[in-house]
Amino acid sequence: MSNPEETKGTTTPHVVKEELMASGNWVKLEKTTYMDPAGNTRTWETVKRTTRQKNTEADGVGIIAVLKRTLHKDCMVMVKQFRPPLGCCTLEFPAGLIDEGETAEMTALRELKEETGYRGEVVGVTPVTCLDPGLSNCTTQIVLVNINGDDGENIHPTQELGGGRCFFPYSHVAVLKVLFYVYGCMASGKYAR
Ligand SMILES: Nc1nc(=O)[nH]c2c1ncn2[C@H]1C[C@H](O)[C@@H](COP(=O)(O)OP(=O)(O)O)O1
Repeated sequence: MSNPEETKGTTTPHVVKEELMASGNWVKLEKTTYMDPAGNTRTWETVKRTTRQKNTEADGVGIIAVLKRTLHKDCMVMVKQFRPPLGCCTLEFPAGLIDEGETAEMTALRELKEETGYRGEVVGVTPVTCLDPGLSNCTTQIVLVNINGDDGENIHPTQELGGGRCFFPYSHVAVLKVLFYVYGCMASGKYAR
């Protein structure tokens, strides 16, 4: 039986070869040669992390942590930190790279503790997703975590990191407003290059 792709005169796109262009301690740049759907051989400049662990598809996790306290509105915990690639501080969901032998859930609880001092409980994990597939194969799993803010160890959380990071509990409404603002700007082309 003939391949329906072939009868349309198209090819299943695939990678032909990957050549190292530059490598650092954390990332590398490759020239990816691939066959496009029209059957043309083309190249792409690809960034990869060098730190991805065996037996995991994701490089890291992002953590959506909800702080739950009696007589308080639920809050989302965000981390403010200086990000060298951007040259400025960002407000982010806590995040981090998956270490050897860890699951996404283990990484999420470890990073949340390190970055915010809170001990959480995992309530959900997304499939693996790539946030910038036009640049990189870097992948993330979003882990949903609840924090019992009434628990004694979560009353006065202490970060275990230096590096100029600090965390903030934000109301869901404030976080959603920021997300809607950003998506609104993207949709209106304000951030288009
Ligand atoms: N792209 C990177 N360049 C670096 O020079 N260093 C990097 C990169 N990515 C990660 N790291 C370092 C920084 C930290 O010391 C470790 C662990 O990072 P992690 O805490 O897991 O992730 P972030 O929260 O996003 O910093 O890796």
